[in-house]
Amino acid sequence: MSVLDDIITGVREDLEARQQAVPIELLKERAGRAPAAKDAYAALGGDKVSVIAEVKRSSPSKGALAAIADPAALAADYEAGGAHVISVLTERRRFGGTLEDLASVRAAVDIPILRKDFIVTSYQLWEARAYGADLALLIVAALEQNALVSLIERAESIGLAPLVEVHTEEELDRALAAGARIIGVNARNLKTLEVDRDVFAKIAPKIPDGVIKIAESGVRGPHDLLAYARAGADAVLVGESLVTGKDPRAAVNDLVTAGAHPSSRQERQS
Ligand SMILES: O=C(O)c1ccccc1NCC(=O)[C@H](O)[C@H](O)COP(=O)(O)O
Repeated sequence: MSVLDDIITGVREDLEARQQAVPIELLKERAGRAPAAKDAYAALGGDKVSVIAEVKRSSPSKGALAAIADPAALAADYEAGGAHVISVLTERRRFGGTLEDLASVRAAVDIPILRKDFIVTSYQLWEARAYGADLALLIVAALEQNALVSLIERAESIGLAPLVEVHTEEELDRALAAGARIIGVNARNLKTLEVDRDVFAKIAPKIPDGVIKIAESGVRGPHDLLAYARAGADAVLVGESLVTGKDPRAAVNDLVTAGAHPSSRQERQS
């Protein structure tokens, strides 16, 4: 069984328990009371290279990364450093995240928030909206095509921007056929956990103009952001290097500054 299959088996077990405990009608009511969704497309578009800063306690590849007792405080630091979007990992077993993390981050920041999880049902999309997310991750490798299409449609219908993640050209074809307008190319192969930063440069030229291109994983600092910018990234998603560094606010600010510099814009256009 691949790491991804193993994660999804656990996700489905946890999901079953939540579905027993909280009927979807309650989630829908809570979603109706949540603040209006923020404009993720505006946050990720424009001339600069946007920075998505992730709240990540642990991972299957590295184990424990950072204790993060107060995810809201970390997210507020990211926002103060200039982050354009916050990503909150809500998967419990392998990443140590919770929906409460999402709610507390929502209460602490004004920028859009991504629910980063292994979403396989529309129930999880309602959870995302109910707990304050503005975007939801959909991983092509985890979904049959019919499910991918219907989750993209459902996300959009409830005000969530779907960030559709791919790792291969075949997955990109499926994402585009399903109507994805924000595509994340993950340098990490979720089946082997190997990180290959060159994957973005191979896949990005095949993503049509007008679709937002996000480079996910493996960003250690501004030099990696600039390399992804050269390959056409509109945004980078960064977790490990921020949560393990000494000063997350300064580290985000260094990335944001590099992403706003005219050289990064020229590199993206050349
Ligand atoms: O991070 C992992 O080990 C991992 C393993 C299996 C599935 C997903 C995984 N990570 C999710 C992510 O894609 C990253 O958290 C995100 O792109 C940030 O990556 P990084 O900056 O390398 O922490």
